[in-house]
Amino acid sequence: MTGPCAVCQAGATQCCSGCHSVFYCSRNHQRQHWKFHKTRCAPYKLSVSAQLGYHVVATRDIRQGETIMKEDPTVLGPKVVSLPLCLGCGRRLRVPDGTETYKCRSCGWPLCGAHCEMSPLHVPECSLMKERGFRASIQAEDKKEAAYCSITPLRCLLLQKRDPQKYEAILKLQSHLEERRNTTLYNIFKNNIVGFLRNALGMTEFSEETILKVAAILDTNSFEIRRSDGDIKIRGLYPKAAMLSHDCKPNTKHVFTGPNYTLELVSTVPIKKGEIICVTYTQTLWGTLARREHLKQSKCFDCNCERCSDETELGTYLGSINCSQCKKSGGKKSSMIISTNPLESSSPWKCQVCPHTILGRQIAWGNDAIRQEIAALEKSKPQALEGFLDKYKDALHPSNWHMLEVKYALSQLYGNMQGFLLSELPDTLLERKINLCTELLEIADILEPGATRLRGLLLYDLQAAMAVQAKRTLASDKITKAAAQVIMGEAMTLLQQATEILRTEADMAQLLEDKLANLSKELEFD
Ligand SMILES: C[S@@+](CC[C@H](N)C(=O)[O-])C[C@H]1O[C@@H](n2cnc3c(N)ncnc32)[C@H](O)[C@@H]1O
Repeated sequence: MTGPCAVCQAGATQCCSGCHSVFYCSRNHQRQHWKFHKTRCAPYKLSVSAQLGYHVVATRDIRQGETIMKEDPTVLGPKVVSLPLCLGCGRRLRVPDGTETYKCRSCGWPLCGAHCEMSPLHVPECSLMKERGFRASIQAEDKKEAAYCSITPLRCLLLQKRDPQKYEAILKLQSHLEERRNTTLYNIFKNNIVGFLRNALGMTEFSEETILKVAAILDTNSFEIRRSDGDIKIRGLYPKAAMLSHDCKPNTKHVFTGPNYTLELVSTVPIKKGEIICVTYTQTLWGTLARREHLKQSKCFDCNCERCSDETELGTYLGSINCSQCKKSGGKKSSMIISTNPLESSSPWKCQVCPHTILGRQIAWGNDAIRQEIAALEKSKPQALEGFLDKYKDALHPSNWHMLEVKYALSQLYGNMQGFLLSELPDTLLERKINLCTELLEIADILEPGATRLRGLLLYDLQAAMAVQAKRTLASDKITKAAAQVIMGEAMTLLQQATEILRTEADMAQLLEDKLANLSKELEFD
């Protein structure tokens, strides 16, 4: 690799051994530049391989919890299908029945109010719509709306004139347009996005091909952003972070900070020099069949990572079901049915003990049916969730992903919901909460190891339940004060760990600081 020397611009072949992205013609110039470069030297470099394409590799050992990368979005905007949101600030628009939301006076799109008309996010598209004589007629109702699908592609295209460098950088990203072409979604995009931009807005300076390519680039590379102030998600394009490859057991997490949604990539485990720095593009608590199908459809690749290749999913048995034949014949209660080849979705599933075999597509149908059943459950009713677990306890492995989803929901209800607050929970349910959190933590430690949000939330819930249980058992003289203090001390340690993990999560940091102070007080026994 060659590049201009960072000091004198002469052609140079030596580069910084830390980030490999800055060149020097001599050691002298490197030494001279270090004062400036040391705060910018990134612990990673871009690499390329036949399997992953571009990806990111650590150029030195990275500690757990280190910020690896910070990047502002090139483009922010609504997802393909979105609940009504303000195009100025991205906030969810809630419209009480019989009322009308505020509409932008220039273009007619729903906004929070007049102050959002001048938002830098909205002004460029608004000026274009006004100039082309377009006025939106969208009713912001409380349901998902497809009209938003054109906004983020439009914002990308508008960069061609506003910031050509950024526009060119976007067009260089992976699109998978060939694989996406002629899919149902892209036929809909042809009508909706291309139709809106070329026909309604008259943007004929962009070909159908370019518009579809931009839509495909967004689908391949966008990060989903959950706004902390409401139940709405938007998407953002971060060209540097878009180079991160996927792994079903990631070694980083990313958070979005500040009003601009700066992406901050943080290592969740120590990463060794030379290792790939990766994120997950999907849900870590889904089974392999569902994760691989999601990755294939949304990101157009077959994941062959270590976890996907292992029929036991790293010993968690997340996709497994119990063998009904073994159970019938009074055999080992715990014999499991697992995939015979997890990298091939149609391959049969077989009992680890007896010859009982099930077709791959039957397992997939079963998963779909159970997902629908869970979707229809009344999530605020612990009885409904416990009923589900009871119904499937013989058929599904205890850590089957459907069971885990319901167990996680229960762990959040017990102790946090009106009527089930920690102080009101009967002893049996307090114990249940502790067991659920402990079981989920064991799985989290394997599949999402290290300082992840999931682990932080579970630790937080576990310590709170442990502290309450210790106080109760002390009050009823079931344990000594010394024993209670030991448990409270353990709870305190867990809370400190949870605080450390969740400190970077904008919506959790303050809550945790307060709880830490409260628990300190509770530790002072009379
Ligand atoms: C956000 S981009 C990442 C950058 C991309 N590798 C490139 O060369 O531009 C996502 C795409 O990278 C590829 N990719 C990422 N992780 C992968 C993995 N674990 N296995 C195979 N391909 C992967 C897929 O083509 C995917 O659609």
